[in-house]
Amino acid sequence: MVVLAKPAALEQITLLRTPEPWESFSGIPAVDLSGPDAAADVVRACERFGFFSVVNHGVPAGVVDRLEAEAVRFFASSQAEKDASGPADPFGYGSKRIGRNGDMGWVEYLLLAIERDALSKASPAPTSALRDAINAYVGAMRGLARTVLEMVAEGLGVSPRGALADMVTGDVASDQVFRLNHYPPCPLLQGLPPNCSVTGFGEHTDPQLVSILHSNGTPGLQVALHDGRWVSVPPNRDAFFVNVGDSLQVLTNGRLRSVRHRVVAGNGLKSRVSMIYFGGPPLAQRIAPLPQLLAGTPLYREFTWGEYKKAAYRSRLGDNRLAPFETPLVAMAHADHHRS
Ligand SMILES: C=C1C[C@]23C[C@@]1(O)CC[C@H]2[C@@]12CCC[C@@](C)(C(=O)O1)[C@H]2[C@@H]3C(=O)O
Ligand SMILES: O=C(O)CCC(=O)C(=O)O
Repeated sequence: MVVLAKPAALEQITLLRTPEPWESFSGIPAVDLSGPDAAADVVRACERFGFFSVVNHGVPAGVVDRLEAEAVRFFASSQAEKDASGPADPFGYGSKRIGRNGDMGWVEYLLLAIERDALSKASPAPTSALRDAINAYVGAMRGLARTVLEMVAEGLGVSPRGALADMVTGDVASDQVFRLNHYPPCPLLQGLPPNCSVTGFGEHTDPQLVSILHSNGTPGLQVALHDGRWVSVPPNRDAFFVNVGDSLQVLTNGRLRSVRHRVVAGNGLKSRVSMIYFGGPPLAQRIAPLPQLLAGTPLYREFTWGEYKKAAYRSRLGDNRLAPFETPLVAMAHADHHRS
């Protein structure tokens, strides 16, 4: 990553020389959820990338189109109207400032809490049309998260098949979050080298079990491969993208690893609009390597999601949030690796 001289308005936002967002990586797996090998394919994709797209997912296009239209309407409303739903702390409308600890990006967003299958009262939506569209969409995402987590369990040989899915979509109210992001083109990049992009959303892993992302088909999303290389994800408006989160990494004792990802914003003509469902468990849920997946040493000590979430909200976006939860042997091995 190279930091360049930049306009004052971008002072606190990191500029990147990156693979061009349109230089797409063709290796991201697309899993056909209706296929006979879907569970094995999901696990293979989680192991290789911690990231994949799903097709034949059964989510009606109308549910997505309706929310996208409402999101575009919201972000096009006046600044005063948007500010009436902010500032994000952590929920509500936010612009440029991400989280509470100094992270900045070329993005505006609406971060909302979900209770079971609807927006929580703690996060009222700015309009009833947006609220209704979000509720329909989140209902569909819960179903998709359940399908994916059941397939992960099946593919890994974890029983019962619902063991992971129940943590997010079971009877006990879980900790789900929903986010709408808007990345306008960045005119301030004019005059800077053409391969220069601005950070839209800084690199990070998601703390939850699983996240499901949809975008309006505009490039910008990049993921880090296991060798650390950043690649651009080819946009696909018809697909959903699934991210493995930190909690699933711990539950599988590191067999599946959370994916580092980020969004870069350019100087193109089209805005990127994305919607992300973050599937977390109930606050009291204990997170530890599942006994069925524990062949050798546990890599992580047990914690509750509530503890992890609290620690996550104290951290910076790019931090390795799992490090304090590694067992001493693993932490020592990492320290040796970094020294050599
Ligand atoms: C800088 C931050 C934003 C974040 C909370 C945090 O302190 C670190 C984790 C971030 C993240 C990433 C995934 C989605 C999200 C809602 C979450 O649970 O953790 C965000 C938080 C946020 O945007 O407030
Ligand atoms: O907007 C995107 O495409 C991804 C953003 C993201 O990773 C997030 O909101 O956590």
